[in-house]
Amino acid sequence: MGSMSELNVLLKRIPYKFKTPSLLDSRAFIGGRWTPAASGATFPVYDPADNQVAYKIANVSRAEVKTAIGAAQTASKQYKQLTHRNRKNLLREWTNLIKGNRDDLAAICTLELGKPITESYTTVDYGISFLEWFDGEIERLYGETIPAARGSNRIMTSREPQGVVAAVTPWNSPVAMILRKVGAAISAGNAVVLKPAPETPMCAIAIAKLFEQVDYPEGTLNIVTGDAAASVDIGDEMCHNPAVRHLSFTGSTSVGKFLNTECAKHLKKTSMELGGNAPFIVFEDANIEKAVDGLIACKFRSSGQTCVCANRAFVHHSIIEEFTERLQKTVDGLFKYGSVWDPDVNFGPLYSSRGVEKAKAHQEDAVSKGAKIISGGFIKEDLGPNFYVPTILTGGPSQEMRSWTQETFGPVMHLTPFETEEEVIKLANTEESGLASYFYTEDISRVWRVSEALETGMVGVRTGLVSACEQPFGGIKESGIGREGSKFGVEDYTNIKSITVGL
Ligand SMILES: NC(=O)c1ccc[n+]([C@@H]2O[C@H](COP(=O)([O-])OP(=O)(O)OC[C@H]3O[C@@H](n4cnc5c(N)ncnc54)[C@H](O)[C@@H]3O)[C@@H](O)[C@H]2O)c1
Ligand SMILES: O=CCCC(=O)O
Repeated sequence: MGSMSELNVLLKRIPYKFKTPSLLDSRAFIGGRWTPAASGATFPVYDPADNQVAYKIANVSRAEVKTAIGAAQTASKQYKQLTHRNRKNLLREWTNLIKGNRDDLAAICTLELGKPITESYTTVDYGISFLEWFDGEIERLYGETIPAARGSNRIMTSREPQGVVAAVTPWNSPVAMILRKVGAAISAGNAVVLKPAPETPMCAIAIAKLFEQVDYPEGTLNIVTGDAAASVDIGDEMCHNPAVRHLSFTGSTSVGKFLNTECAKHLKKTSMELGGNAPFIVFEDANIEKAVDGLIACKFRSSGQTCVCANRAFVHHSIIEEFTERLQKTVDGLFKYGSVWDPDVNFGPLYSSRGVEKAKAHQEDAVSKGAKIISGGFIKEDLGPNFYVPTILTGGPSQEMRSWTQETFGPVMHLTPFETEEEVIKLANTEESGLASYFYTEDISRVWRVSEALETGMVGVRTGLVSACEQPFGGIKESGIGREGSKFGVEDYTNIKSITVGL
């Protein structure tokens, strides 16, 4: 772990007493051993509440990633021999440890991501829900029997583990994004080398500390930590090391496209959970009160930092005045700001000054093109440099704004009026991303028509929240390849083998 003095500084800066302080570690986890970087290099993790360095983490090199992949390869051969029931029992033990350490995990999430503590509990519970779901799925990785055209033959299929899965995760929901991906890969019988985001490596480390307590073969889960520059080397090794059979990535579309192209050189399987630009449509027949609540939940949870957050909001011109008024009143009265450790606080800072810069740039761009701020539009400097408040804009040519083509990934939202269903579907589908979309209507035939017309992998109808462990999560177009969660999320980490037997 880091030096005692570094750990003491960390523990003093937060009003929380860890039940298991050993979950805080600065080392990578390779082949079942906790290891500092061979070079001794570290990188800083910042507390988004004040941009101060909270802790320093091992900055590993490519050679260490190679070792981790080798360890995973050895482990995967041993691990795949276990029965599905054995695997399920191991997963259950890990899940129970995570549940038992829920408070500490939520605290780490608040520390490194700046999530208000209540929201951190939600993301930890969301992560746990995936493990519980996979626990049920492990024993349902069924094969099939297929009638053969050549009458004397019989064909059956089975689902086999793929071997070594390399996983790369983002900062925005560090417990859930890791458990949704790593939990599925391990449930399917694979070993994993995980590279967490440089902003949030401590959640990954704590999760591995709990994994270590379960009797998995050494090397079944490896954590390689690195800063932005080291991440490029780590990614390169993951893409080109022949032992890696599947690269599973969650993050931006630009990085996903790059890694997918590298993996294609070796025909490696990839899972790509990429960026969104979700349209949120309120039709003239919608229940306005419910639509306002849905939009707020969709746009402002996690301070607007999820890939499925509404990015472009469309409201029918006949109700936009009433809708906007209600939205503004609700937003202005809903959020409590303050210390992220206060359980009553429900809106936190952005993850870093980079998040603030992007939200600010989108706001300034919209205003320069004629938009008006009707709520928010500023940073609560008294709380810290990253506390951007929920911001709503109206007016101006939406399609010319940066927030039309780019994911804001922050709490800034612009409302666009529309006239007809046909027009709004066209507008919603203009972008190359296709992750989530939402709409509110009370008309049942419109429910089907519009759901089918929207070009996204997920559609929320009369709800602003689609995320759930049982729901296939993922996008189409440039939002990705594959699905996470649900039965498909586990199947993605298996190979189908067909066996033909002659009579
Ligand atoms: N579809 C989904 O399920 C989903 C979920 C969460 C976030 N996201 C998307 O993620 C983005 C925000 O996250 P971000 O800013 O961390 O994204 P990012 O793409 O910058 O980083 C994601 C991860 O990739 C790593 N990375 C960057 N370059 C790399 C390289 N060359 N090789 C290997 N790893 C590399 C980063 O260190 C990080 O761990 C948004 O676009 C958001 O929509 C998508
Ligand atoms: O950021 C994207 C994932 C968050 C979620 O699963 O709801």
